[in-house]
Amino acid sequence: MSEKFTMDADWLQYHPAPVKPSYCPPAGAVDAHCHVFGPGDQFPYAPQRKYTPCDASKDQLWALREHLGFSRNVIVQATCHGADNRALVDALEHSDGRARGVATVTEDITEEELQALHAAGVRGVRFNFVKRLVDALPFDTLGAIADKIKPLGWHIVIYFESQELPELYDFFTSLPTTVVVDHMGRPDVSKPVDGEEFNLFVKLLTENENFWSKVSCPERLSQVGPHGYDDVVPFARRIVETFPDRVLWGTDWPHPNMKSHMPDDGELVNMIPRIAVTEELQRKLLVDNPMRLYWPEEVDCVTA
Ligand SMILES: O=C(O)c1cc(C(=O)O)oc(=O)c1
Repeated sequence: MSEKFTMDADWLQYHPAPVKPSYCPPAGAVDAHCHVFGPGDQFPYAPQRKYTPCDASKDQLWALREHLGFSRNVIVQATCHGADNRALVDALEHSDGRARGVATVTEDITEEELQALHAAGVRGVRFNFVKRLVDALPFDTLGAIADKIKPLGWHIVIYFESQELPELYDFFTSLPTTVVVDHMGRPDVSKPVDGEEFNLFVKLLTENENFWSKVSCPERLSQVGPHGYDDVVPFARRIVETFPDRVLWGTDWPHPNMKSHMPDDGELVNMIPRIAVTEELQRKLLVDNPMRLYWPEEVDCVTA
């Protein structure tokens, strides 16, 4: 008898019919931040989860990818599945090599478990510091995980809120791998784009060449939404233009924990030319950078 899961009463489902974007991504574009949820009767949600989502399957993710004009996905383990990566691995194994993954692991993961994840297409682990999502692990536990995954060439994806950056800064810069920040470290976009808070984030990437940032999730950050997200544009533009070779973009489908509104994924794609204002910046953001990080074996060194 499979466990029954009840979606949270206030859960907003992903947009049922996103528009066809007017912006046409370059060939080979990668949605570098998205998730799969369950289905819960096949891939149970974690007992320690802090939310119960709707199901959101790999087949729906592939359909969205085609609809938006993208070619590949990087699927990030969602916190509702904890360190049970079965739904992620299932999606990767049914992606015809067009999806890579970022897993969540515990300190006691074995070498053969890591090798199996690598074989499935996992290329990184996620450290989450957002208190409403997880009970963060101690730094020495995370450091032990970092040491375990470094030999595989994996990177670490970190998700934190900007007000936490001062206290997390030294731990972050101690990490021994490439580090990718989710959603620009969630800046408070009501503050100046050249103010102290965002300047600390820019300093993190300026002083640490191994740090990358996703310029995703304007819908989570904007205080003028739910359309246009104009207040987020200067922040994303600053990161794209300052670190053009170390940025990634993603839909964040199926948009966990959105409460104010549900974004139209097609409109999120239409925002790309507003934050990456030249074709070259768009190609780096959507193709060159994610390919170098997730499919390095396919990158022709001459053109890199
Ligand atoms: O802000 C969030 O609620 C959120 C949650 C998750 C997750 O639960 O994995 O991932 C994200 O990228 C964003």
